[in-house]
Amino acid sequence: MMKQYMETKSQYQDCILFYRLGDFYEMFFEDALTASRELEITLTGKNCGQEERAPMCGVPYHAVEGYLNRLVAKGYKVAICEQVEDPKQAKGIVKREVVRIVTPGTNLDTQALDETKNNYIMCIVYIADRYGVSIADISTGDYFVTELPDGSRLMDEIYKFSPSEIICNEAFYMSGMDLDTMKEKLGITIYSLDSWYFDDAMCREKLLEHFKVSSFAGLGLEDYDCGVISAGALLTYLLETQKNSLSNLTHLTPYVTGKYMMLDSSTRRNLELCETLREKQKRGSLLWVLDKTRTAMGARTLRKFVEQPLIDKNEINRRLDAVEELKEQAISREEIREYLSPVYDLERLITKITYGSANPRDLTAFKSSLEMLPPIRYILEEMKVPLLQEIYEDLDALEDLCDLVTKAIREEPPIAMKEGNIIREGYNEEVDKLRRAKSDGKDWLAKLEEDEREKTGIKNLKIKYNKVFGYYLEVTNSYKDLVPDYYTRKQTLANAERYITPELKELEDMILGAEDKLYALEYELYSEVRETIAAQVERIQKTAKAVAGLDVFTSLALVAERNHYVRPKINEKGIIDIKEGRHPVVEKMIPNDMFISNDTYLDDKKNRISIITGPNMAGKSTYMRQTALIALMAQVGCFVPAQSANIGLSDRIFTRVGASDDLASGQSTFMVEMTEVANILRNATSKSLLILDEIGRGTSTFDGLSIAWAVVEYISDSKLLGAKTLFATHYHELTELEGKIENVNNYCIAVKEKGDDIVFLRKIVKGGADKSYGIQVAKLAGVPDLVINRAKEIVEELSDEDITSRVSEIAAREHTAKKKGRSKKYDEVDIAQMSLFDTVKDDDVLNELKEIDVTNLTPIDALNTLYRLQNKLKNRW
Ligand SMILES: Nc1ncnc2c1ncn2[C@@H]1O[C@H](COP(=O)(O)OP(=O)(O)OP(=O)(O)O)[C@@H](O)[C@H]1O
Repeated sequence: MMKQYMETKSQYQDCILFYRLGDFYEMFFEDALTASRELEITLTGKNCGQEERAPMCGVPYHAVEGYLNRLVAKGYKVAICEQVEDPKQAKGIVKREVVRIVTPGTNLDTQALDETKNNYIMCIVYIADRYGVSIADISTGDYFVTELPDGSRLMDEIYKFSPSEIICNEAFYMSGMDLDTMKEKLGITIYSLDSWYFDDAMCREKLLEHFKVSSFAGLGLEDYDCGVISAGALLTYLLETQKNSLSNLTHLTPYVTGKYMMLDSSTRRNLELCETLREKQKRGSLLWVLDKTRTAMGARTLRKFVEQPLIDKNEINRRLDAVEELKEQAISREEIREYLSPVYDLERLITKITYGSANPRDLTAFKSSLEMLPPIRYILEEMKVPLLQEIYEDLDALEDLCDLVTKAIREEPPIAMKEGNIIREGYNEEVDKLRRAKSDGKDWLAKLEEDEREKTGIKNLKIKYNKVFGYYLEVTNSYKDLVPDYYTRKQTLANAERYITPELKELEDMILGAEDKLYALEYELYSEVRETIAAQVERIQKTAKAVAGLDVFTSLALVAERNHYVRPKINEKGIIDIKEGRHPVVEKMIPNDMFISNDTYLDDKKNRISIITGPNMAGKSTYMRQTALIALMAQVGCFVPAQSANIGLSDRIFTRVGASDDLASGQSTFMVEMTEVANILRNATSKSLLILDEIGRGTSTFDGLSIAWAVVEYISDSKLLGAKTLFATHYHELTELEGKIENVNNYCIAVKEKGDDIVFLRKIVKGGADKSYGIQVAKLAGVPDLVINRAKEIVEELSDEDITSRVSEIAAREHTAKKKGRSKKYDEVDIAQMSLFDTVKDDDVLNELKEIDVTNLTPIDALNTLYRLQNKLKNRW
C-alpha cells in the first residue's frame, strides 16, 4: 500500500495527498506534518518497514469537506485519491486514483464559497512584452480573456477580479511584479506552471477541441495571441485538476479592458466599493447600500457592475433606462422581486448538474426556480425599454425542463440517491411495478408470519430483517419446543433463536431482487433526467444571466426609490455638475436624515481644480468621496443621491486619501503616499477625476506644501495633465493659487466659532478657510485640558515667528516669477533666501544657506531647499 501511495504522491508533489483508506483520508510524511499543523489534528505514525515510523494523520471521510476547505483557504492544493474499486472485489491492493484536485480557485464546495461573490482563477502569461490574461469561475461557467499591451492595467485587472488563485508562466513570475504584496494583502495563491502548459499549438488545440469549433474566428479570438495561450493554459490546468469535461464552460468571452472605467487598487479600497477599508466588511460599503438583490446570481452581477463602471454613454443610458422604467413601474417591480425570491442559484446549480454532482434535492430546487420564470416573463413583456426587452427575449422559461423534473422527480426526495424513492409515481411503469412488488412483499411477509404462527402455534413468532442474514423467523426460548423440522437454525441468542425456511428465502429473493432492481432503475432514470438538463446548459446559463440582470435592475430601481436618488444626465463635455449631492453610505449612517447635501461643479475650463480647505472633521473627505461615488454610480448605470446630477464621463478615477501605512512591505507612510501620487500623475488623463486628500501631509510642512503646490500646478496645466480634481488640504497657502492659476477655485467647509468651540455646518462654500481649528477638534476629542492649553501657547509662539506666512509669501512670489518668465525667477528666489538670512541666527544653518547656489536649481527645488532649512530651524526651536 505504501508503494502505491508513494507512486501516486510522486505525480502530485505540489499537492497535499488525501489518500483514502476505508473510512479515512490519510496523509503521510511531509503532508502529514503540514496538515496536522494547519488543521490541528493529531499526528501519529505508521510502520512502513523502515526504522522510523512514517508521520501520519487522517480525517474521517464524512467530514472531509470542512478540513479540505480549511487547507484550500490557506492556499494549499489538495489531491483527493479515492478507492476506485470495491475493496471486497479487489484482488490485492485496492485500486486508487486521484479523482480531483481542489485548489483555492477551483473549489466548488458551496459551504466554502460566498454565494454573492465569484470564485475566480486567473491565468497570466507574459510573452514578448504583452500580457495574456484569462479568468474563469468554474462554479458559474464564467470564462473571459483579454490581452494587455503593457503592464499598466494589469494590476487593475487583478484587483477587479480579485481571483483566489493566479497561475502564470515563468516569464511573468520572474518579471519583477510585486507578487509578495498580492499574496500577503489579497491572500491570492500565485504560482508558475511548467512551460508545456503554454505551448502555443497545444493551447490552441485544447480550446478548439473544447468548444468544438474549427477556427478561432468562431470564438471571436482571431486577433488574440497571448490571450489564446493564456486561455488554453487555463483550460488545460482546469481539465487536469477537475478531471471532468467542464461542459459548463460554454463560452470564452473576449473583453476589452478599455470598455470599463479604470480603478486602481487604492481607489477601490478608498472608495469602499465592495468592502470597508478597515473592517473589510460589506456593511458600510457602496455595495451594501445598492444590494437589494433577491438572488445569488443577481448579487454577483451587481458586484461586477460596481467593480466595472462603464465609459460608453449609450451603454450607461441603456442601463439607466431600465432602472428608470422599473422605478416607475413600482407594482410590476415588486411583483418581479416576489417571484425572484425563491429562485435558487441557477448558475451554480447547472454546474453541479453538468458535473454530475447534483443530488435529487438540487433538481427540485432547479424546478421550483423555473416555476417562477413564466410569471416573470409575463410581467416583463409589458416593459418598453430595449434592455428589459432583451432580458425578456433571453429569459427562456425552460418549461420543457421544468415539466421533465416535475414529472420525473418526487416532490420532496431524499438528499442521497441511495435512500431511493426519488422517481415520481406514474413516470415509469417498471418503477411502479417494482415498488408494488416491494410493498406487496411486505404484505406477503405479514401473511407468512400469520400462517407460520397458526401452523406452529408459536404465538410471538416474528419475521425480522438484518443485513447479515436477510429475513429470518425469530422464536423466543419459551416456544423453542414448537419449532418444526423445516426451520433451519441460523443464530442463537440469549433468549431466542433465529431460523429461515425455504418459503421465506423465496420471498426474500423476490423482495430484495425488486429493491435492487428498483434502486438501479431509479438511479438510471435520475441520471437520464440530469443529463437531459445538462445538455441544455447554454440555454440555462443564458436564462440565469437574464434573471441576474433583471434582479440587479429591480434592486437598483428599488434603492433609487427608497433613497430618493435621481437619474443622472450623462455628458461627454467633461462637466460634473451635482446639485445637493449626498454621500450614499454616510447618509445611511447618520440618523434622522441629518446629512447635509452639497453641490459640486467641475469642468475642463475654468473649474478644473477645487482646493478644499476647512477644519479637521468638517467633512472634506466625505464631500470628495461623495463626488467620486456619484460619478462612479452614474457610470455603473445607477441613480444617484442628489437633487440633480449631470455627469461628464471619466475614464479613470484616482483617489489619494489619508495615510495608509504599509510597513509590512517595508514602505513608510510618506513613501506610500508619494508612490500613489506618482502613480496618479503618471496614469491619469485629462478625462480622469482625481480625489486628492492632503497630499504632502506625511512629511515636513515645507516639503509637503511645496509638493502639494507643484502637484496642483502640474494637474491644472492642460499641456501636462489637465484633470478634474478635488484637492483637500490643510495648507492654507494653497488657496493663493486661486486667481494665480485660471482654473483653480477655492472652497471651504463652513464652521461657526462659539467661543472656544466650533460648530460644524458641513456646507461647502466658495472661498478658503483661514484656520485649521486643530486644537478645537483635539478638545472635542477629549485631549486633556493641560495639553490643549499648552498647545494654544505654542501656536501663539509659532505664529509670532510668522514662518508660515513668510513661506507662503515666498512661494507666491516664486510662482509669479515663474509666470512672468524664466529670467525673473532667480530674483524671487534670492528674495526668499535673503528673507531667511534675517531670521537665521544659527551658525550651522547660516553657513549651509550661504553655500546654496540657487541659480543652479529650478525654482521649486530652490524653494524646497530653503523650506527644508527653515524646517530644520523650526525643529531646533
Ligand atoms: N455633509 C455632511 N452631513 C453630515 N455629516 C457629515 C457630513 N460630512 C461629514 N459628516 C460627518 O463628519 C465626519 C467627519 O467627516 P470627514 O472625515 O469627511 O472630515 P474631514 O474634514 O475630512 O476631516 P479630517 O481633515 O480630519 O480628515 C464624518 O464621519 C461624518 O459623520
